[in-house]
Amino acid sequence: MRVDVVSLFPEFVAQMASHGVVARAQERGLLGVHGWNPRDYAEGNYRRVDDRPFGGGPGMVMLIDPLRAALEAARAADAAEARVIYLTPQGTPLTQDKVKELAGRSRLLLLCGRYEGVDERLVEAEVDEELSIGDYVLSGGELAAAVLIDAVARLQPGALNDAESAAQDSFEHGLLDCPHYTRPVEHALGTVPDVLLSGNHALIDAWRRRQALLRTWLRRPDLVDKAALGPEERQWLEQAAATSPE
Ligand SMILES: Nc1nonc1C(=O)NCC1CCCCC1
Repeated sequence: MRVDVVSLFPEFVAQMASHGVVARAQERGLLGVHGWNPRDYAEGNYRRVDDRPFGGGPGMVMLIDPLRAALEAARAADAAEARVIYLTPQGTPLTQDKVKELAGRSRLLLLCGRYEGVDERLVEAEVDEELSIGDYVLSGGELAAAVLIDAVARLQPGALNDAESAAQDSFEHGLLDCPHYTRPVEHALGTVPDVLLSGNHALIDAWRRRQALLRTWLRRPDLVDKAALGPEERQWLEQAAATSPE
């Protein structure tokens, strides 16, 4: 998978891509991350990339032409067609299902805005979809791009080792993760649930699944409705709800 990122701070994205799973995916040839700075395509002595908003108001808006030229340069760098994504609070909320869809594509082109945003005419002409990582405002789209890059990198076949892919699995069914424990068994902060020391992996898997279900039900009931629960799991939740102190 190739990911091109148009950003005034391409070194930001390159830096995040030089650590951990994303770096390993690149070393394994599973992923390539490339930065493009619109300032390199800006005209004039000051190489302007922004200007004042029509209609007045605070802040600046990113100019069309430097962004458009950077997008075109990124597109031209590879023959494969790219899905152009603008990271913005106005976008569709990013979910694991969307991450899975995007991880299956051969190319993504991520547009990172700064200041007050990007001239709407550029968005309408060049952007395939707008995505949001959450209902809050960052100072630029780069952190959101980094989140998306990390999430799709993990899903590239061969990117994760067995332990990491186990962590991935716990979210595959749309549930929150179960609790995790490691040495020592006895600690001032408490002990480890016996089942995890039993060596009975059928019991351990069942316990982990129930813990994930319980946590999801307690913390994110909205996810329970969407999760593909089996009849046994739905029955278990109903029992848990019936005995819940609330
Ligand atoms: N939240 C978000 N999810 O995705 N992106 C987000 C963001 O807060 N981005 C910063 C804004 C800043 C002004 C220009 C456009 C991007």
